[in-house]
Amino acid sequence: MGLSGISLLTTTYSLILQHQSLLLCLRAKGFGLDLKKDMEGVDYLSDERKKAQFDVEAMKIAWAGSLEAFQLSDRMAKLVANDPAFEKFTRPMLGRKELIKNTLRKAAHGWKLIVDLRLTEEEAKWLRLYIDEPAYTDLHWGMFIPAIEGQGTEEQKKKWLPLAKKMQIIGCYAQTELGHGSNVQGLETTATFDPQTDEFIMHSPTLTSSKWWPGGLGKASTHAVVYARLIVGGEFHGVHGFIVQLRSLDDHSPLPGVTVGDIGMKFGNGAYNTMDNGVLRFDHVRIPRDQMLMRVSQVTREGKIMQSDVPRQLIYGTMVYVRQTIVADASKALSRAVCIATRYSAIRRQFGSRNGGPETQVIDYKTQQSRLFPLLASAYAFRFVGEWLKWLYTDVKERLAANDFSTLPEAHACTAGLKSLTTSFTADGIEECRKLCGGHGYLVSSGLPELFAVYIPACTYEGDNVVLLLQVARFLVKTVSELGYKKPVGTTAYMGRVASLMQNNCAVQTAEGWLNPGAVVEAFESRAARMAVRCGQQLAKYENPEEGFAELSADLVEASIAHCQLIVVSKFIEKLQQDIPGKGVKQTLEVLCYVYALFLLHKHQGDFLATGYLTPKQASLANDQLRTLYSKVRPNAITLVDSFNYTDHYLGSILGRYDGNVYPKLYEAAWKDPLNDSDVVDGFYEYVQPILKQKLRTAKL
Ligand SMILES: CCCCCCCCCC/C=C\CCCC(=O)SCCNC(=O)CCNC(=O)[C@H](O)C(C)(C)COP(=O)(O)OP(=O)(O)OC[C@H]1O[C@@H](n2cnc3c(N)ncnc32)[C@H](O)[C@@H]1OP(=O)(O)O
Ligand SMILES: Cc1cc2nc3c(=O)[nH]c(=O)nc-3n(C[C@H](O)[C@H](O)[C@H](O)COP(=O)(O)OP(=O)(O)OC[C@H]3O[C@@H](n4cnc5c(N)ncnc54)[C@H](O)[C@@H]3O)c2cc1C
Repeated sequence: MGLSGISLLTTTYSLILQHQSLLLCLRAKGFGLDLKKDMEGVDYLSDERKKAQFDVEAMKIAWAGSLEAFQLSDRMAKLVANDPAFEKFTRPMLGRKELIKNTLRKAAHGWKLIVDLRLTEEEAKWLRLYIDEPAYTDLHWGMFIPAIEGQGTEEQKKKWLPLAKKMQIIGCYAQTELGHGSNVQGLETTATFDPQTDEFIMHSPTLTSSKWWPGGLGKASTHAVVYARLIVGGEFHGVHGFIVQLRSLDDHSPLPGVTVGDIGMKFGNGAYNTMDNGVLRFDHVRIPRDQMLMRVSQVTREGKIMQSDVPRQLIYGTMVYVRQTIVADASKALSRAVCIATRYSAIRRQFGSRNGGPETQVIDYKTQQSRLFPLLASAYAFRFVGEWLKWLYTDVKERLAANDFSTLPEAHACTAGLKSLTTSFTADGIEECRKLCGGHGYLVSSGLPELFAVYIPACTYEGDNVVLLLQVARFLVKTVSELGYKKPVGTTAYMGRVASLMQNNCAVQTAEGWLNPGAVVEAFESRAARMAVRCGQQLAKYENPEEGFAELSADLVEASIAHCQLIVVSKFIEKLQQDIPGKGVKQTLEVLCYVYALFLLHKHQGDFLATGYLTPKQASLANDQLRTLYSKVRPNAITLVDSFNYTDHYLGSILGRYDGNVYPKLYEAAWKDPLNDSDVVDGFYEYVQPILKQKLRTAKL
């Protein structure tokens, strides 16, 4: 094949696809073809992009939340993508020590950019996000600083926050222990007040009291907010946070009485192993009294405990904050996986060739659509519920600052429930995206294995997802039990209409009838209310409510999921009631909203049928409508994922490349693997050749 033959290959998209494998063969066999030259600059997804029925630039703004948010995020994404210091392709191949050093280097480079470019805190947050490498800085900015902000007195904030914000100290959040994580009141580390020296003595009395898991603790942190049992005058006064210095600010060595290190490798290559999750023990370490975070309770010089008006639950406030950010992160992780799987599904072809024509794009298979499009719709749903949750948290924070604690229980239930719902779904969704990409999805260069490995602990950290749903269940049971005399508000306001929600059944008669926000919301409200009330009725049969709660906990978890799904569906619908500019943007989002709701209705139809709200016929009509909706998503699929505005650097996936130039890049990447540095593998002469050359004496073989 001559050069003219090669240039011919670039003329049409389908021809190129057919000839790619041939080109690759030629190169492998030493024909010297320059694939880079032949394939680069071509947009293999351009035909897909032409199908868009909405204004992509406007959708990018809708996804980002505002023009300003879009511009800021876009600026930071490009800053990172264009800086070779943030290369991450080789990460999964690094050993642990190299990995951590590499992460420290990136964090230092990131900090230099933040200082040199005078980035705002918001810009810095996005910069860290796009660096896309879990690091001690996540915990320093994401938990250590918020813990001091939320639980410190004004004086404490004045002293510690400037040091932390200038990174003159590095902090982590040391709550979990070897023996207890979920049960915070079961923590064993002690902080005993010594009135003689006006100090607390931090101590780890048992092996199980060793702090275990805190990110950034293992190798980087100089300080920690340590959660410990406050003991004053020999009595236990609950678990509180204490600021404790762990390492020297000169040479970083552990201070006397402090034993600290890393807990070892975690799931996956690269992935979360860039984080130094640590172990920490105290042997009677003394800290000044004013290092107990004292917004909730104070210990005086004389050893008296003073309670402020602030509720004890505020000690858990940092978790409320972080759970809210984790919901926002779920939409990022899911949208990333969906972007990879959608683009690749449009490139990948299998079967269906007629008369030598191109095979079918796998995205056109209805089964592929029924697995992929609900994930795409969920990414948007989580984005909008995350936006709402941020608003809710900001509102609660302002109220707390003004000593109004009335909305804290709802904020706790919403953050706990939505954290659980979105992270569980996202973890499963990333794995589904891997399967949607067939064999190539299993390659590290697809970006999906590392994304999965990094993401799955989100189902556990910041509260195990089942434990958190049980918190929602307590909130729901309480709401139901108070219905007779207290009007439910906020996300449980629908319970105020419990009588009609229990009585009225679904009125939908046709598949089109499901394209009605009122019908959809009523279905989810009725299901959630009926499940919660049913649990309440069952619980009432037990003499001991705690025993009943434990016995019914699996049903209570289901009721909590129904309630949380209702929140996500309602917030998506509310979003669509706002003004959303751009040709076709609102209409396309409406389609996604119905996909999200009807997919859930189909998946959980057992609930809807068992509660008696739906008939089997109505459930079947919803499924008919869902199929029609998938056809409406299809032409917009690629541009809907383009609207996430992810750079190729952030996606970190050959399958998800913006230009769709998948096969040559996969091929190229394989040759970059260190294993291909030589033709004859290391170890051949020691371990393989002797086998090949052996003279077997046994008759059997
Ligand atoms: C690159 C960008 C980065 C962005 C940023 C961020 C950083 C991010 C991610 C980093 C990655 C990982 C970080 C992970 C960090 C961690 O994991 S930290 C450790 C987290 N640990 C947990 O979440 C423990 C889970 N357990 C609990 O939360 C509680 O103990 C539990 C809720 C289970 C309650 O246990 P109980 O013993 O039953 O409860 P009590 O303590 O007695 O309290 C009961 C009452 O308190 C109310 N409550 C409970 N929690 C809260 C809360 N958080 N806020 C408000 N109120 C709360 C509860 O409703 C009860 O109230 P009532 O008495 O009914 O009125
Ligand atoms: C990657 C990662 C990073 C972390 N970072 C930090 C950090 O920075 N700082 C920090 O302090 N901690 C951190 N943690 C710890 C984390 O917060 C805890 O692991 C988490 O809260 C779960 O607690 P656990 O490990 O005690 O789980 P367990 O409570 O032991 O859970 C084990 C099982 O028991 C079930 N279970 C527990 N209690 C109940 C119940 N009451 N009813 C029904 N089922 C129950 C759970 O559902 C689960 O299936 C991190 C953890 C991970 C994995």
